[in-house]
Amino acid sequence: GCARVPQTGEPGPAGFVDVHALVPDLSVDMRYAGSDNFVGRPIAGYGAARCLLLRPAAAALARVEADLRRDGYRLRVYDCYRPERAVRDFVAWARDADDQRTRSAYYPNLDKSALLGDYIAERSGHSRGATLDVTLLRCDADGSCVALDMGTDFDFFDPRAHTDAAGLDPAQRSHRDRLRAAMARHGFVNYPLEWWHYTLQPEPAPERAHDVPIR
Ligand SMILES: C[C@@H](N)C(=O)N[C@H](C)C(=O)O
Ligand SMILES: [Zn+2]
Repeated sequence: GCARVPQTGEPGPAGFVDVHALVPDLSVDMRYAGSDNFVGRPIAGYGAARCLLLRPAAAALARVEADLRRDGYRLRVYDCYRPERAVRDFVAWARDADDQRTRSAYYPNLDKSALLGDYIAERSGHSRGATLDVTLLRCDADGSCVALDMGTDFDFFDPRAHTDAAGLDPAQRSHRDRLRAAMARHGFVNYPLEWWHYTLQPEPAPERAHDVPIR
């Protein structure tokens, strides 16, 4: 990528903000910074569990969160800016047919060779800073929240993860629809093969991918 080297103390590339600067109590569970993900270990480039986005995307996300809170819901984000080195880490994993350690949890119905392209991009919008992976929480008045049943877990690579998949129960269907409607109101478009994956459209910087590590 052609990312500028950030100045000392900046967490990511120029123009990026940590969403916590806009929503201090946003639920952030950065799966690729730890081992609870489809690779089963921390991913290259995730030196810190921070959700970084280009400012227009972070601001739009803050508006979605504000809307949802009025109705007793909140967002939980699983991935935001993804350095290109992390994408390369995913691609190398996807091409390694010998490593099937996470198959039963993440892709029990697909051959590993089918993941690249549909479920794991070789050039991901996440590296451009206006794409994120997100789910919905239901919260009561004292602020305690539970994650809603979306029909699959995050990063369950399967036709059942397709946003309009048949065979969901009515609650799962309505949770996916609620998330999609809340995101759409502020410009985020869903990726039809993954109910959790959203991109702000039009993208603020559609040509520019970054490889600056998150720290
Ligand atoms: C890997 C998954 N969380 C994801 O983001 N998939 C899309 C297709 C991507 O890699 O951009
Ligand atoms: Zn995604």
